[in-house]
Amino acid sequence: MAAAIVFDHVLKEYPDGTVAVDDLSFEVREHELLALVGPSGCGKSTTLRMANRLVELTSGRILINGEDITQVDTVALRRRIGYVIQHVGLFPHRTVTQNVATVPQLLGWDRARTRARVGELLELVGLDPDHYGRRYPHELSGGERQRVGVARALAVDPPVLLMDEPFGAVDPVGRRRLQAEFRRIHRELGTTVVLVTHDVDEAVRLADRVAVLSRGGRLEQLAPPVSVLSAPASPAVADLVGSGAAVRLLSLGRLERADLAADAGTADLAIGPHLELGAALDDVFAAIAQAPDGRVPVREGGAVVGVADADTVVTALHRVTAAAS
Ligand SMILES: Nc1ncnc2c1ncn2[C@@H]1O[C@H](COP(=O)(O)OP(=O)(O)OP(=O)(O)O)[C@@H](O)[C@H]1O
Repeated sequence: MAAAIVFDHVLKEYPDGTVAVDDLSFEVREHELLALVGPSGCGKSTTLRMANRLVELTSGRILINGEDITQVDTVALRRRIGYVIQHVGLFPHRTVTQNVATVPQLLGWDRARTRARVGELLELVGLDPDHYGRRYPHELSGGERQRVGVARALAVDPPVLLMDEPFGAVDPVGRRRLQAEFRRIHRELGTTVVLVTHDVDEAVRLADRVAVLSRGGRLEQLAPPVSVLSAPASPAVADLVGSGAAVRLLSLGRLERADLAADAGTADLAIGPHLELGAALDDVFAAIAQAPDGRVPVREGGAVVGVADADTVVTALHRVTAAAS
């Protein structure tokens, strides 16, 4: 189950006169993971929080599956929308199991169904229910707490999941791992996800499409990650993706046969490190940087099909960016 979300000429003016979001219109497609990125104060959190009515919009409309959210009871609305924030807000005096069971219990699920669901969710986020279920939040690492937060938000299989800097408090290594796992979970469940982050790397790694906002909640660009990196629609987007854009593109592109050097040369193809067709371009880059002669054999299904060198990476980058523009 998933839902599309439509922001239709949405405006938010806070009581002090701050216009956080001005005339914002865009659609989050069913099943997609859309990242909202932009500089601090540009209105990302406000936009997200309007979708579950933690912030009430001033004018315009937000539709979830065609239904105007102002016409839905807020309690019922929030039960259908998972919400994960940076400091995850677990109940400190409730165990992991009890935290994850919060909404099922509110909905009156029986014990057996709740227990089964909690076990399934903890497995999904990579926590062994027998090991972690009876622990309290203070007995967990930051990354484990975030996992519990994700499990809790997914408890009743909400059609929409809103995430505000969900991995922000986790150290860089743990963060990478959580991102990768969350990507897998998203593929598995197909929930519509809106993710707020100020981290462009996180956005391009996780999102199907990236929405770049500038101050006042203005939409600068809404496009797949490769397009945002290789063809920024405005100076504000170029500024945000910055000089690291090419490096970020490397993590998105994959090695294809057409990228390989035409002449396999005299490299000893049988031994030593090699790459597979389809490898991520940043892995290709790392491999050729480490090879003494800057050339690495590439295999497909066990057979060597060519050699990757520095030109390979440049060719591949051009191909990836050309395809996106
Ligand atoms: N309750 C409030 N009252 C008045 N102004 C507010 C309120 N909440 C947010 N703002 C202002 O609205 C603007 C957008 O804030 P918002 O938190 O949505 O931005 P953000 O992009 O999520 O920022 P950050 O990345 O720093 O969290 C900012 O100028 C902020 O100061």
